[in-house]
Amino acid sequence: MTPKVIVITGATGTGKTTVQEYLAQHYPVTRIVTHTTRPPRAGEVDGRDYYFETEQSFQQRHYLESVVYSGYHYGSSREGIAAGFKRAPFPAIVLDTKGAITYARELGNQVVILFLTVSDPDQLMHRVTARGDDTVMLKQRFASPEYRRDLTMPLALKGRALQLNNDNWTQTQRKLDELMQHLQAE
Ligand SMILES: Nc1ncnc2c1ncn2[C@@H]1O[C@H](COP(=O)(O)OP(=O)(O)OP(=O)(O)O)[C@@H](O)[C@H]1O
Ligand SMILES: Nc1nc2c(ncn2[C@@H]2O[C@H](COP(=O)(O)O)[C@@H](O)[C@H]2O)c(=O)[nH]1
Repeated sequence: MTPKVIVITGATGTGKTTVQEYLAQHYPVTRIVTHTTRPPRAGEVDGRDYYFETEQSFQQRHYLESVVYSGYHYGSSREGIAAGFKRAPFPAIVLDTKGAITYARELGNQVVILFLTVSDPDQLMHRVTARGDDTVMLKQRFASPEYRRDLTMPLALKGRALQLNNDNWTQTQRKLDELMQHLQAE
């Protein structure tokens, strides 16, 4: 078995966190927690879902990559990856597509990239509304250039990322099971 970072990317609401949680529950996969200046959603816990930062504390950390997404800062560190590898052979991280491109470039064949899609993007608003997100923040997010950008696989990930349609959760689980069997046999 060759240890690898599993990068999960795609537009908001496509199911990145759901996929990460499923993998962590069923396989030797551990979640890499990243940093953000976004305020916590209802039920989110500091240190479990994110390291929630102020604008000032965010700037004091050292990142492998950092981005602005819908007006907030997000960043991940090499230390986070190293700590993930100590816990499990497959640390999994949820990133926007810009971050996924950086990981592909910086970590090469140490990463497997999953690009999640849904067939009908109108479903995404329904999904995140059902998740209980704040409506003002949702409007801002769906109007952001990052949201539109992440609906389509970027050129830099073509031939590099595995595209995974997540219209149907039962089918998605089956595809994830196949992927993990393959990764564990490598
Ligand atoms: N296949 C599916 N069918 C229906 N609902 C789904 C499916 N997969 C995930 N969901 C639901 O959609 C919502 C959004 O999922 P999730 O939080 O995993 O998305 P995300 O890509 O991590 O979003 P964001 O980038 O905004 O954090 C959640 O309520 C989740 O339970
Ligand atoms: N490039 C990075 N993207 C990240 C990081 N942590 C999260 N994300 C992505 O940001 C958006 C918004 O996340 P949300 O939790 O506010 O919905 C989403 O695409 C995440 O995948 C990171 O450290 N770097």
